[in-house]
Amino acid sequence: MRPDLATALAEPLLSLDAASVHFGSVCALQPLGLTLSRGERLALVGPNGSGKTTLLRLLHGLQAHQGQRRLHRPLVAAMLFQHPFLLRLSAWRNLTLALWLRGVPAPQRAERAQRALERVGLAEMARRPARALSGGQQQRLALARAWALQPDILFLDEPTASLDPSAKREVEALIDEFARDGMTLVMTSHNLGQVKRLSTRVICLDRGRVLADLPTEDLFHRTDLAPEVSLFLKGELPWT
Ligand SMILES: Nc1ncnc2c1ncn2[C@@H]1O[C@H](COP(=O)(O)OP(=O)(O)OP(=O)(O)O)[C@@H](O)[C@H]1O
Repeated sequence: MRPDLATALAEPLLSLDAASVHFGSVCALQPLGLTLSRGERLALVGPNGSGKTTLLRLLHGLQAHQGQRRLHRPLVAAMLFQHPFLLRLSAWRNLTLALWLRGVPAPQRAERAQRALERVGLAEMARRPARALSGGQQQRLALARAWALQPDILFLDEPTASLDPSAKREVEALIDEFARDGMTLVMTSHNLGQVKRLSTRVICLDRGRVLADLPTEDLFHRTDLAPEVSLFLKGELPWT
């Protein structure tokens, strides 16, 4: 690997230190520490209710918590949800409005919106009502909106869970391209095939506890994983 690339990959973006989350008497996340570095593609996996979304929100800075969350530099972040939140406006207006809300000056808004639509293959759909697009197109529009903000980190909560196989492939391919361009990813997923294809690092959660934090390759190839992690992997088969 080129040394400059290695350095860039190791640049820490944000850290958690003894961070935990409670909802009343429910402990959704036990105290944990981690550092996310530029260029990482982190997947959060685990059974329902294990704390994936809570950890995603905590990393994003949306979640009240105990302990510390520290940014190592100012960061631009964007979030993609399982069901894209789109306004009853054209695809184009959904994009330009998001750019306006982030304070992007008017002359740049149109250019960025156009590039973003082209990037996700929706340039032809600019004037269409966003909510009349197919599920896959809506998710691509949401990706365009995220990409247009030029985020350091893209947070994705089950980004393809409600899509058919072909739309899922398209959305996955775009996420992969964004990451190859240098965007840092943090995603939750129940699809281990997707985790294998898209991530470089995996955190396995169970009942709010981190069972494992390891390179994705190790998750699928190591034979000395904690028994709960092996059970989880078996339970989630098949992965495609
Ligand atoms: N706003 C909330 N109020 C109360 N409890 C909550 C709230 N959000 C999450 N929880 C609880 O915190 C725990 C972790 O929830 P979380 O949504 O993070 O799990 P998850 O792993 O993302 O689940 P899933 O795979 O079903 O999306 C669960 O016990 C959940 O019921």
